Amino acid sequence: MASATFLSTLSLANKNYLLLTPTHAYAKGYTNNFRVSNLPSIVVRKEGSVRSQGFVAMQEKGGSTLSDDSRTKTPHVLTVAGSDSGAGAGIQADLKACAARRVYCSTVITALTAQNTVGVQGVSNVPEDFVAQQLKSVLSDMQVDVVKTGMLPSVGIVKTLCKTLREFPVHALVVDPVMVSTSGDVLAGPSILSTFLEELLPMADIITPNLKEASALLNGMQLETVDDMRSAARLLHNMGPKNVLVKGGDLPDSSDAVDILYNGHNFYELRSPRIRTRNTHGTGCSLASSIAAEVAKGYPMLSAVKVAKRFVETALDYSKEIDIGNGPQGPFDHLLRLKSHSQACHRQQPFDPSDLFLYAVTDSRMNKRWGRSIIDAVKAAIDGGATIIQLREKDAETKDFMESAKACIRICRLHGVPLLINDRVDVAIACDADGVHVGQSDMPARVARTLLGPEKIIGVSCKTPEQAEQAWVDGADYIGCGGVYPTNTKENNITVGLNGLKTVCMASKLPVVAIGGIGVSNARAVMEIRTSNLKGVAVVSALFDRECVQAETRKLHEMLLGSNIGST
Ligand SMILES: Nc1ncnc2c1ncn2[C@@H]1O[C@H](COP(=O)(O)OP(=O)(O)O)[C@@H](O)[C@H]1O
Ligand SMILES: Cc1ncc(COP(=O)(O)O)c(N)n1
Ligand SMILES: [Mg+2]
Repeated sequence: MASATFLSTLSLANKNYLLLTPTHAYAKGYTNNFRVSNLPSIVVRKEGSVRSQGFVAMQEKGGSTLSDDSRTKTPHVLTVAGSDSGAGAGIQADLKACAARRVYCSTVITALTAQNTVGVQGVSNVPEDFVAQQLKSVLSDMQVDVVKTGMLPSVGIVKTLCKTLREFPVHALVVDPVMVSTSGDVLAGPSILSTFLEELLPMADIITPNLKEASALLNGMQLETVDDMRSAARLLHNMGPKNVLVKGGDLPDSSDAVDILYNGHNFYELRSPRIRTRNTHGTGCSLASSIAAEVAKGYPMLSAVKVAKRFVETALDYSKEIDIGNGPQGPFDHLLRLKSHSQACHRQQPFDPSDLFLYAVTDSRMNKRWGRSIIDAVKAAIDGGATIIQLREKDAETKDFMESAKACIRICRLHGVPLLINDRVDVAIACDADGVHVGQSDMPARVARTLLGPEKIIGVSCKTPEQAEQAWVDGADYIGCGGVYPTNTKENNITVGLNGLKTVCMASKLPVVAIGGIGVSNARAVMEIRTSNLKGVAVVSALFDRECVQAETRKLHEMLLGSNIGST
């Protein structure tokens, strides 16, 4: 058996099995419910698969093997931990970390804590048999790759977990030996130490104690330096886990956040700059969950730990300004999404189609020709009555574009005018613009919607009813239809004319803005097609290829008002 390799066969109980190496089996997603570390015995699973002496055996199906694509696999972490009502640590942190790291996370809750940024005000343990019931519900049904443990508040719960894991082996076990919260409150007392050491640690693929927890596991050993952390990692490794990560978040006088990883052969000193912030509640839980997430995706332990640490560091840096609770330790934002909503910084209203009324589209070449900055151009257009701005900077360097975009966004927000970016979804995200406008050969609107989220504005250039229908299906907010008239701003652009515009407007389920060669002289003819979803005109040259942008915009604005566009 020991010499068996991938595609050897094994007969057992009149059934044929294929033997795969654990790595191979895991890469194919076969090893859910199998523990790939070295279990000496053969475990027969109800699916008809066995796990034997370092190999995974898959039952042959009707003479043919399971194909690689027989099941697509979503990486899955099960966290067995306590609830934190303040949602900075515990189960809540685990769910957020796994979501941010893009793996599915199921939850077995071991205790409820009444907790906030000040500390832990109360703890209520979940009865042991109900922890067992939750474990069984998840593990008997779902394909869990990695179990991650946090707060395990009683000997009974630790024993229940170990017993269940023997019954339902998984690919890897990440143990965060949570004992004392950073606020100093006890989450698992010293009575569980011996069960931890004897039963759980030897099953673990990695344990992630902080300084206090490493010290508690090592009989009160003093840990004050990086060298002490190395010694602790070596001693803890002797207790059976495959890897030990001693975390140095609380290392005194350290300008770096230093963690030591030891795998029994090598030490790795993982350093990152210490982020100056009060919002570090839940860093330990989040780190362990992120390690579990990376392992569930199939990464080796060292890479998993490195990525997880970088994730925590990035999230802490992003969350420096977050202001939640009055205690000494606030939560951070795993999804890098929380913002402080102040009037000046954010557009408050959802997209309003009437914003398309006078749509000013900037052009870098025209600005250069007239010697004005993009910021001056935007200011002038807004002063003249533009109701929405699009930055269309085809030749700008990305860095310059971002800087101008940020400045323009500030101006637009002050005036309640939405600002969209042409084509560059990356720039729109980086600057937190109000949305993007994409052409038929740019990023598809559906992909842009996924990247930008549900509330940003997305516009799509369309020439035909089919394209208009696709824009609607893809989740766009409006379409731009043109060129209505010939224009110099686009080479080889097919002109759809007023008839083409009308056809698209009649077919479109989305509001429409007309574009292409439109100015004061012909805007009236455009408006006179009078379909209710034509909401305005988008203009480039007629505003920006002129000496006074503000005056030209005002003229067009007055003209449009006189013609009552979009009101029919
Ligand atoms: N201020 C910080 N800046 C950057 N990384 C930090 C900071 N505080 C903690 N970390 C990192 O967060 C992870 C959790 O560490 P730690 O806070 O020591 O654990 P615990 O939350 O269990 O006490 C470690 O990788 C540590 O290096
Ligand atoms: C329910 C629960 N579990 C774990 C922690 C540890 O938090 P930290 O990650 O800040 O050490 C906590 N405070 N509460
Ligand atoms: Mg901490």
